[in-house]
Amino acid sequence: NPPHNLEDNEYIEEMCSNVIQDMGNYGLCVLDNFLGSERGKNVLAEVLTMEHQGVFRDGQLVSSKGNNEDSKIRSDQICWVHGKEPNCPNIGYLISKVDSVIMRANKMDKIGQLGRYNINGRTKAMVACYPGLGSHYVKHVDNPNRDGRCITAIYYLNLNWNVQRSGGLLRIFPEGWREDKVADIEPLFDRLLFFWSDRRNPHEVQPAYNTRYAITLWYFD
Ligand SMILES: O=C(O)CNC(=O)c1n[nH]c2ccccc2c1=O
Ligand SMILES: [Fe+2]
Repeated sequence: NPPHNLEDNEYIEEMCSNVIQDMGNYGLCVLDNFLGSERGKNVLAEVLTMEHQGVFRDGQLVSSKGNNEDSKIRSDQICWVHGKEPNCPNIGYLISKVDSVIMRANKMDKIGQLGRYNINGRTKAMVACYPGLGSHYVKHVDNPNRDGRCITAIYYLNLNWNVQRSGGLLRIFPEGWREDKVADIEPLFDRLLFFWSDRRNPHEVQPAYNTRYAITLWYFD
């Protein structure tokens, strides 16, 4: 990769053409080393501080295996961040960079699917923590009923994550792919993922056995 510089327009433009191409071809796009290690670690530090301060709302209760066992575990714990809060400048920086890539790619794309949208807003950032212990998220569609969200953007924060050891794989079942084809996305540190939020992309978070952090933004059309 060229020296990593999100302040450099050329670098952003190159990234945008990747996003346009992959969203057009696959309906999803993975950008690795999005912020660079130092900035990524600053974002992680802010999330760990938030967790330490107990701002995460208790996650939904899910049964740990199938539905027969009555042992319930807490699943995704979340909290919403505007990004302008004084105690999380690095999360704010992340959000502004994801915004600039998405908005730029949306304008640049003249012929592809991304260009057909007019992205004009987004949710606040949802910081999610899966506490391990088999916490997971069942197969679902983020926006099944046209609520206006068109793109899901997820930034992962998990240093040295090993799916064989810790699970927590995101499995997407893209509509239109062959039955046996899925997209397995490891929740790796400093990885940014985009995918269409609607029924084209059912997905699940497989059981995680270590604490698993992610920051999600949903973009509106
Ligand atoms: O973390 C991931 O890799 C994917 N994550 C998801 O698909 C996902 N989707 N929808 C949610 C709604 C509320 C709280 C958490 C979530 C959530 O983690
Ligand atoms: Fe989801």
